[in-house]
Amino acid sequence: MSEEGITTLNGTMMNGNIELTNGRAHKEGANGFIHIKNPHISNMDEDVLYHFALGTKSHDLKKMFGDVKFVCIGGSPRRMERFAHFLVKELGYNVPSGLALENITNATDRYAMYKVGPVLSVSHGMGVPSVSIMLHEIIKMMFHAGCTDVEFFRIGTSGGLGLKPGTVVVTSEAVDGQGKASQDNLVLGKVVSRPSVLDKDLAERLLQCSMNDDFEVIMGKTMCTDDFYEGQGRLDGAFCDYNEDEKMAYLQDCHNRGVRNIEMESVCFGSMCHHAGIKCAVVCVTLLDRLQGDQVSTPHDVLDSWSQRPMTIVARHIKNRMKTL
Ligand SMILES: O=P(O)(O)O[C@H]1O[C@H](CO)[C@@H](O)[C@H]1O
Ligand SMILES: O=c1cc[nH]c(=O)[nH]1
Repeated sequence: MSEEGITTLNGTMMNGNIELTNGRAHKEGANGFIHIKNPHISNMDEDVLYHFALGTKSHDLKKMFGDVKFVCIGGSPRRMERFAHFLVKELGYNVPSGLALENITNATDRYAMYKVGPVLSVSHGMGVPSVSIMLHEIIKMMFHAGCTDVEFFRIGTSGGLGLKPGTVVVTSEAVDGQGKASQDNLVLGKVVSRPSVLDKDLAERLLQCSMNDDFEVIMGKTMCTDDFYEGQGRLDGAFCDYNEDEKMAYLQDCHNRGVRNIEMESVCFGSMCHHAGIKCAVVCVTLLDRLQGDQVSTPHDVLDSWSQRPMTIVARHIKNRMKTL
């Protein structure tokens, strides 16, 4: 029996919940460990991470992922593959000639995952349901692998508010469409609300990674919505029951409250990482100024080059951090 409660093989009984920390008892809030707040996991014969086509029996997760210190996620599989290639160059890794970077989850096409040294680059699809499934499985994967002191980053795209398109926003706080910094989830038919908390120090460090670039990096609140069209006050969806004045009043009010960009995963990301004791940050480029319009009409090659900007910032941070590991 420990001070905190009953020490089990994989965790500690705290207030009726087992807080798993991969074999080590810990005090609530202790740094470093991934918290799996689920008493059932330790009783399972095997944990199958279905959407990654990985599992605790079929794969040696510790060997595959035990050294991971940075998890970078973004919506598109192609972007996250590009980020992995970018990291190979930036971190000076060698991919033997003739060999490609392997998509670790290629037995399924739900998500794509690449590993470059201590960095994982993983796609999450669009919206909260998709990112939440991915985060459940990656958090468990990090836990099974025994990873410690892991930082998570969302590298994404967004609509800006009052910013020059192409500007990068490091999120100070993620809020929903009503301005709440918490994620509501229906669990057994009841609303379970968990705070969404991003790491302030990490956000500051990322802001400082801005150098003499040809784009601006600013800090601001990010609004996370459950829909790209009506949820973000667009006038160009298949349906719309409000007029332009009402749309502009809403977006202007968001801007007045400090919101500088709009996307679709940050609140859930901040809530799940915080619940697991993981430091996290959100860095998104803005593709348009929503105070000027709704359609994303910039040519795709330009959008592609802008989508590299958050990668540049996060890669600089990773390089800095790797010097201290
Ligand atoms: O560029 P990603 O990371 O996919 O993020 C943004 O783009 C998608 C909408 O086009 C949403 O998922 C939104 O959050
Ligand atoms: O306007 C935008 C652009 C990218 N992603 C969003 O969610 N909204």
